[in-house]
Amino acid sequence: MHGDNGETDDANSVPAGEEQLAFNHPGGDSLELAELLTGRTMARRLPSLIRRTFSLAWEVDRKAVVALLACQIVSGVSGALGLFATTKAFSVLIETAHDTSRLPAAIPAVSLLAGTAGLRALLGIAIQALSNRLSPRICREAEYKMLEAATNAEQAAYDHPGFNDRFDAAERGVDVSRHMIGQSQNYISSLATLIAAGVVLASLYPLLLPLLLLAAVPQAIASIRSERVTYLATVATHKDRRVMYMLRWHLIAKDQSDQVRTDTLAPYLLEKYKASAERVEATSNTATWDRAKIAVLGAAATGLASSAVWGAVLLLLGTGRISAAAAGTAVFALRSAATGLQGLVGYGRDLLRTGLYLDDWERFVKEAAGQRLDRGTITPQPPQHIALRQVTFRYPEAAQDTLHDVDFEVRQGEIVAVVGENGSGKSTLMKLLSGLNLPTSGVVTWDGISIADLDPHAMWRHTSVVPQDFARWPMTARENITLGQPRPEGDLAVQRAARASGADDVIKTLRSGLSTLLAREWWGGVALSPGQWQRIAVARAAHRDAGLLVMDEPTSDLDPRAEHRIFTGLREMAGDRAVVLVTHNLANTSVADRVFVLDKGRVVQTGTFHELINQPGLMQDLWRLQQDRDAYRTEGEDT
Ligand SMILES: Nc1ncnc2c1ncn2[C@@H]1O[C@H](COP(=O)(O)OP(=O)(O)OP(=O)(O)O)[C@@H](O)[C@H]1O
Repeated sequence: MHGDNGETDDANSVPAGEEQLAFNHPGGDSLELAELLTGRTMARRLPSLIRRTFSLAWEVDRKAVVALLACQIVSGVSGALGLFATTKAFSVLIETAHDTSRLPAAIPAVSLLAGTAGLRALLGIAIQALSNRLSPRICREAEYKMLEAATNAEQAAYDHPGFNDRFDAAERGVDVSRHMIGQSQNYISSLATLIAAGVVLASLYPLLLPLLLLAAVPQAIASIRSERVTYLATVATHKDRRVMYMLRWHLIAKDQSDQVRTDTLAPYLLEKYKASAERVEATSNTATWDRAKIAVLGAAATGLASSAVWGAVLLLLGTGRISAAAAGTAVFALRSAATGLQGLVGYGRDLLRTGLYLDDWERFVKEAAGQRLDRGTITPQPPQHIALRQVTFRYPEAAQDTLHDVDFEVRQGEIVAVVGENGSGKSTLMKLLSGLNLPTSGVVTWDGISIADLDPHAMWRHTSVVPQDFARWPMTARENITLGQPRPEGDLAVQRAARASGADDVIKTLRSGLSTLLAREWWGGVALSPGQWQRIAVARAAHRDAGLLVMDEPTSDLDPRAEHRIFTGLREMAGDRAVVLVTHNLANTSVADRVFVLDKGRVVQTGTFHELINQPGLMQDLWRLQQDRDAYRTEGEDT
């Protein structure tokens, strides 16, 4: 298909060598599990899955678990008693077919039957209520653990291609965790029904028991195979489903909605979406057919096996090995056993599927996809001296180092600026200074202690960062500045920070001042312009009582007046902090005590602004280029 104007390339025709979006599935390990989706593994895994379900439930509500187990045991026993009572009543009825005077003999059995049926109905309601109480709590607990693991992962985790996929897989685990209790409980009650029926059959004629189990085999195999086909299809379509998810987001997200329209991009993106959707559909269709074939074969085999069982009952009756009453009882028990078996296989399969996703969740919770923060425990004081010594850094999976042998330092009360061309490694250096990333080699120290030995959370309490892409929290203006961590002076501190960044002018115009919600898209709050947001972000950093202040392009969206205000007030805002500043507007670096010039990941110059613009080198080159534009402008004004 082509776009409206006929000029859009077909998304399916990819030029040779063109890189394509590819996502790693959460580990070959899930695929391995699919390979292990066999009857034997199922039998081995199910008990441990049920144990796991109850231990998760135990963590959230012990009383409910005890009550649930008690109800299940009583329900199972009464189910078995009910079956015995049914068969007893049944045999009395058959034996007394021509002698009604013996009917009263059936009264105890019938009473027991009615009693157990009533009790089971009541217990069923109690079990349902307890499950409904437990399920959402299990799900919430699972989600809490997953979020806790995610926020305790290294920031670098997001640069590992597998991390997001593993997080997605864990989310699916959270989602299915709500079904665990129901599935476990249905599985257990099916097992109880089957055991009761098995005991009755074995007491009538022991050979019927293995025959019954034999009849169950084809159905079990078919169910497991069918589940395997489904799971493998899910794995096979994972990449395309992720691409579709991502494209859907790009097509409808507000941030790009203007460009999707003005760039007439929608047909091209939709074409890519369609190409992925078609591949998913093709795989799903194949899987549907495979499942249908398996179902037909399974049903035929089950039919044959059931005929053999019924034939055996008739044979036993015909040869006088069992009485008519026993045959009637056997028929009843067989029906009951069939229901139990069906449940056992069906719920067992559901539970196993849930278990596969739960494994993904558990792996993520245990190790945050191998990225759990695992650093030292030293609690630092506000840093007086931060240094990088011979630091080299390479992003995970990157082909080359981003920083090479960098030496850098900043002291309390100093303002240090970092400049360099795009991609020279300035933001990367900021991430190392603030401990978001650890160096690949070399060392970053806070007062002589390697940041790898510091408790990361304690360290970040002394860190204040304005990143290039700062967050716009859907909260009030006050919360956006305090970040839920107000200083003892309360709003006075907020207003002071707002004055330093120029955010006070923004707040003045807001309908409820600091209490205005800044989240128009979501909660009917107010929308700010990018520059107004940036003033709030700088106020946030000024407000934070942190020894290290890192500002990465803090004035990129600001008008000249606002930018001027921030840089002239920077020394005052800095107070006794160590300040590191990244900026492309080189004139702004005149406020700094020292300037570091980065080129392709190396520090190529250091000195004051005036020293650097007056000596040959990259800084002077960049400065001249900037002045060149100013000269053009001045020339334009003169003419
Ligand atoms: N998450 C990442 N994973 C892999 N490589 C990255 C990542 N972030 C940055 N890089 C690479 O590191 C290099 C330096 O990026 P960095 O963002 O530090 O540059 P910068 O100097 O801040 O650039 P700019 O002036 O454009 O902000 C770039 O070549 C970039 O491709």
